[in-house]
Amino acid sequence: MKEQLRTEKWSVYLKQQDKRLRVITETDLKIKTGEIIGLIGESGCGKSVFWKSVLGLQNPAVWELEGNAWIRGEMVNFQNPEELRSMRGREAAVILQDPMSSFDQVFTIEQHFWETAKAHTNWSRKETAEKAVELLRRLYIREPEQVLQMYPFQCSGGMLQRIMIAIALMMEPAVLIADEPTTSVDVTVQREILSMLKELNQKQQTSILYISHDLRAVESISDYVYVMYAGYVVESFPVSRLKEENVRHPYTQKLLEARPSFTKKRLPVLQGRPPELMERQSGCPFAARCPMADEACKTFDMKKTAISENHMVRCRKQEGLS
Ligand SMILES: Nc1ncnc2c1ncn2[C@@H]1O[C@H](COP(=O)(O)OP(=O)(O)OP(=O)(O)O)[C@@H](O)[C@H]1O
Repeated sequence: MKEQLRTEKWSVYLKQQDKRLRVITETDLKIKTGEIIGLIGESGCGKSVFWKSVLGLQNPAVWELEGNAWIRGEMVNFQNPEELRSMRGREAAVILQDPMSSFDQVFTIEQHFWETAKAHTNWSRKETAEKAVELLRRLYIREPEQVLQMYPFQCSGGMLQRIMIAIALMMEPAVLIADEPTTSVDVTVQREILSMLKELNQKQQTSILYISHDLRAVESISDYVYVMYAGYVVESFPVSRLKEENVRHPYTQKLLEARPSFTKKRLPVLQGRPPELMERQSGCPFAARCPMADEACKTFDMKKTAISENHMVRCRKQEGLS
């Protein structure tokens, strides 16, 4: 299977006055054609910084990048803003959970499709409208010709979600990135997006990066899972291994324990919070919250241990146990 997106030793730093704060550390991630990758972690662990940095969306005066990224096998050139902009429009599409904020209320839906097409293709307005109709139909929007003439405020939230995905898919991007904010997560909308993404993936082999703080959502949709904590991928594995007896990092175990289920009367709460950027020190960033941690964890260099060919963990207690 072809790789649609890959990062290797991907690190991101935030420059603040005289400080250089590390936000993401040496992330190796890949998404193959037709795969759904789940990226999970608590708020502030670096999920959004990760995808924004890979798409070159951050101001280079403030953010520093290290490592390499490839999209459809081509190394991304972060030194060339023009190339970056065109790569972004063609190859990566981002959908956010609040569709209203992605639309300009004074433009019709057709104008939204046209703005995207104009920026990245030489299609005529008529051609664009034809493609839009086809895409809307694929996403089960009834009477797409009429919908194109509507304004965003005339559409329901569910419809706007589908329209946003249709616009995102117009350029046949290498990856669709779905970033779910931690606030205002509406369960019904979440469920609708999940089933829509799954369907797109199954019918059209769309590769998806699904980002969430909700383990159940990630479990229900992903083929492979990356668990992020304080900017590190602390564990990654095929979703079939997402069981208490299989996962190896204490943080993943805690996330699993805190997952709601019908059989649990009381949910164990994950005590404490991840360290802020300024509070991060050397050693394992989870040590302060980890029931298994000892002194040596505070100086652990976070190197990876391979549990199996496709299961990786960064935990000192797992070294030599694989
Ligand atoms: N523009 C910024 N300026 C300063 N710090 C930032 C900025 N953007 C992100 N950060 C910091 O970088 C870290 C990672 O943030 P990020 O938004 O990637 O987290 P996240 O995992 O996506 O969280 P959430 O689930 O809440 O969206 C956090 O500590 C955050 O405070």
